[in-house]
Amino acid sequence: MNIIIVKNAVEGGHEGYKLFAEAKKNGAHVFGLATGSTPITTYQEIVASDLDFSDSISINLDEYVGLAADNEQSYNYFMHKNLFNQKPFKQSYLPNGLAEDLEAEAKRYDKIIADNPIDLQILGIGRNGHIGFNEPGTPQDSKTHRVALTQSTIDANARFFEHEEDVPKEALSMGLASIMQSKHILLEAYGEDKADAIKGMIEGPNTPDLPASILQGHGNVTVILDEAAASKLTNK
Ligand SMILES: N[C@@H]1[C@@H](O)[C@H](O)[C@@H](COP(=O)(O)O)O[C@@H]1O
Repeated sequence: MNIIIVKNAVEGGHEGYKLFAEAKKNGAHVFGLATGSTPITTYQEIVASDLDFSDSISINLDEYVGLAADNEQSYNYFMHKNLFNQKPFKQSYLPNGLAEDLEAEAKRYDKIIADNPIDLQILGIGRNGHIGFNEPGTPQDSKTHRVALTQSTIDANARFFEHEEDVPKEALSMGLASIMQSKHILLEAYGEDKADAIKGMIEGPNTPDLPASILQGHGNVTVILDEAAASKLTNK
């Protein structure tokens, strides 16, 4: 893994933006996108830049089950607010968390990923090492699937909701195998509460117990960390 340590999320956002710009220059056409607070500084730099995605495709990692696209807490809403409204893509895909048949929706999403191989995938990481919504224990050969969120993820997400009972308990997520198919993966992490997950991801064993550790088996991963997220690494 290529590890870049920066001072803060703003600097990290700039480094992340540079990877998007370089990928575009090299002909990348399909971008895998993530939500959460982590990628926001990268999206801000992209929005402020002259990069043009009107010929590109985006495929998001995940979506909550049960939230409509116009619900302010949905990932669909997040993506429009933080990126798509300012930088429209030719086509943007997100899982439909309102689909009546979630298994069929997962299959539909896998076909979209298979038809549009992802050139650059941006990721954040959960405190328990999840990527997308692939919680600990998720099989490493998983494709898009329905997920029961762990209590720690529900608690972490509660900060975005007015009432705790409004936090969705389920999601649809791209699987670990789908993420591993991306040609280049960029994972960003900021803050001390990510330090344990980052240590496990980079220095621990490759194990389903810490989903992000699967990235050790990918040949083209860039990790952008601030000093706090990197603070538990033995070998900097
Ligand atoms: N499904 C998302 C992940 O894609 C994200 O990486 C994680 C961390 O969020 P944050 O970046 O806000 O710490 O939150 C959610 O679980």
